[in-house]
Amino acid sequence: MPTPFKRDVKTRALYQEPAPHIDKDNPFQSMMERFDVAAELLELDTGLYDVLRSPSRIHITSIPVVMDDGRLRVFEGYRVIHSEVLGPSKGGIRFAPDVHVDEVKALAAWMTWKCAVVGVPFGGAKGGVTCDPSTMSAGEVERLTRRYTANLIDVFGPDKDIPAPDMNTNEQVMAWLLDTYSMHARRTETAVVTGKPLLIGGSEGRREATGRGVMTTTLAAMERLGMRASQATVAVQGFGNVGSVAAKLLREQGCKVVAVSDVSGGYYNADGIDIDAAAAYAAEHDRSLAGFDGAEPLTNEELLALDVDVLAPCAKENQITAENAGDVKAKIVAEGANGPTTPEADAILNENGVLVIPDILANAGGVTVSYFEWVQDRQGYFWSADRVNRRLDRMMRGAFNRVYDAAETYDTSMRIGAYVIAIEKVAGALKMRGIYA
Ligand SMILES: NC(=O)C1=CN([C@@H]2O[C@H](COP(=O)(O)OP(=O)(O)OC[C@H]3O[C@@H](n4cnc5c(N)ncnc54)[C@H](OP(=O)(O)O)[C@@H]3O)[C@@H](O)[C@H]2O)C=CC1
Ligand SMILES: O=C(O)CCC(=O)C(=O)O
Repeated sequence: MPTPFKRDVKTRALYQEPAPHIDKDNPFQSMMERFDVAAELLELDTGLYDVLRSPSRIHITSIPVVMDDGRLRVFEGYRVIHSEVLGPSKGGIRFAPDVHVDEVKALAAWMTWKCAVVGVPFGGAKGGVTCDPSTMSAGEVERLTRRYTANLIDVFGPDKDIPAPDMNTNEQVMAWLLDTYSMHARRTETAVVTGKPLLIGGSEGRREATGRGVMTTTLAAMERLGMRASQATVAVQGFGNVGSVAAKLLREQGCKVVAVSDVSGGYYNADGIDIDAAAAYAAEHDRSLAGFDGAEPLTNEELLALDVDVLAPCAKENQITAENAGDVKAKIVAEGANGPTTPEADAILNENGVLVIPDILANAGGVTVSYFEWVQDRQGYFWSADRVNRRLDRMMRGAFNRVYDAAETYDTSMRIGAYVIAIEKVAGALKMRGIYA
C-alpha cells in the first residue's frame, strides 16, 4: 500500500512579522496556517499573499425579530465576502449559537479555495447568524431569515453574491431568502440562491451533493490505497445533510457503516448500521438520533477512535485535535465538514500515515451542484438527476486526481496540495486581471 504524503510542516514564517499567535480554536488562524505552508511552497509574492489572506468585505448586521411571545430580540448576522476574483462570491449561511466573525471569515476563505480546487467560476463567501434555531419556532426562523436578507439586499444578487444552505439551514430557509430578495427586486430571481426546493428552481441532486462528493472522493482514495469498498468499514460523525447522505451512499457502494453520531452522541453496530432506518428515525424525532435502538451508544470521542478504514467527520470544526488525533485508527479521513481537523492534528495524522481528503476537496460536491443549479436557473432549462450526478462525479474525480498529483509533486499532504492548486489559480487570476495596475 503506498504511503500517504508526509511532509506538511511549516518551517518558517516568510510572510508575517512577527509570526502571528495561533489560537488553535480560531478557524481563521487554522485556515491561515495551511495557507502559509502552501504560499511558501509556491514562493508567493508577499503583496499577493496580503491580498489573498484578507477578506474583501465583512458585513455585520443587527437583526431585530419579534418572537412568538411578543418580545423583541436582536440577533447578530454576518456575510463575509472573501474573494470575487474568479466570479461572483458563493457560500452557505449557517444558523448556530457559536457563530462568530472569525469563523465566518475562515468559512468564506475556504469557499474561495474550494471553488478554485473543483473549478467552478465563483469566488468565496459565507454567512451566519448567531442564534439557536433548535429553540425557535418556524415563524421566528422565517422572520429572522427575511430580515437578514433584507438587511443584506445590496450584497446578494445572482451576479454578485449567491448564498446556499449550511449548518441548520435548509431548502425552506433558501426559499424564504429567494422570496424576500424577489420582493425587493420586483421580479422572481431564482438564481440569487442555491439549495432551494425543486419547485422554485432548485436542482436535482443538490440536497445529496455534498455527501455524494464525500462518497466519490472516498472511493477515489480507496482506489489509490488499494482498498475495496466491499471490505471497508466506515464511521461518520454528524448525521445532518452531509453525514447522513455520505453514510447512505457509502453503504450503497458496499462499505459497512459501523458508527454514526449527532449531538446526542454516537451509535455503533459492528454488523453495520441500517442507515435508512437511522435516517427515518431522525426524521421522526426532530432530526435527532437520541433513542435510536439499532445500535449501541458510544461517545463522539470514541467514534473518532474506532478501528475503521474510513472516518468521515461531517459535523463541525475542530473535532480532530492534538489531543485525539493520535487515537485515530482510520486509514482515510474524509472531511465532509469544514475545518474538522486542527493544524496540530494534521501533523499527527500525516506522521501516522493517514490519508486526509481535505474539506476543500471532500465537501466541494455541494458547491459544484450549486453551480449547476445557478446555470440551470439562468438558462431556464433543468437537467435530470442522472446528468447532475454524472457531471458531479466527473468533476469530483478530476479534482481528486489533480490534488493527489499536486501532493505528490510538492511532496506534501493532500490538504496542502489542494491549497497549492487553489492559491495558484486565484493568484494567477489576480495577476491577469491587473490587480497591480
Ligand atoms: N450542507 C452543505 O451542502 C455543506 C455543508 N458543509 C459542512 O458540513 C458540516 C455539516 O453541515 P450540514 O450537514 O449541512 O449541517 P446539518 O445542520 O444538516 O447537520 C449537522 C450535523 O452535525 C451534528 N453535530 C453538531 N455538532 C456535533 C458534535 N459536536 N458532535 C457530533 N455531531 C454534531 C448535528 O447534530 P444535531 O442535529 O443533533 O444538532 C447534525 O447531525 C458543516 O461543517 C458544514 O459547513 C460543507 C459543504 C456543504
Ligand atoms: O453550495 C454552496 O454554494 C456552498 C455550500 C457551502 O457553504 C460549503 O461548501 O461550505
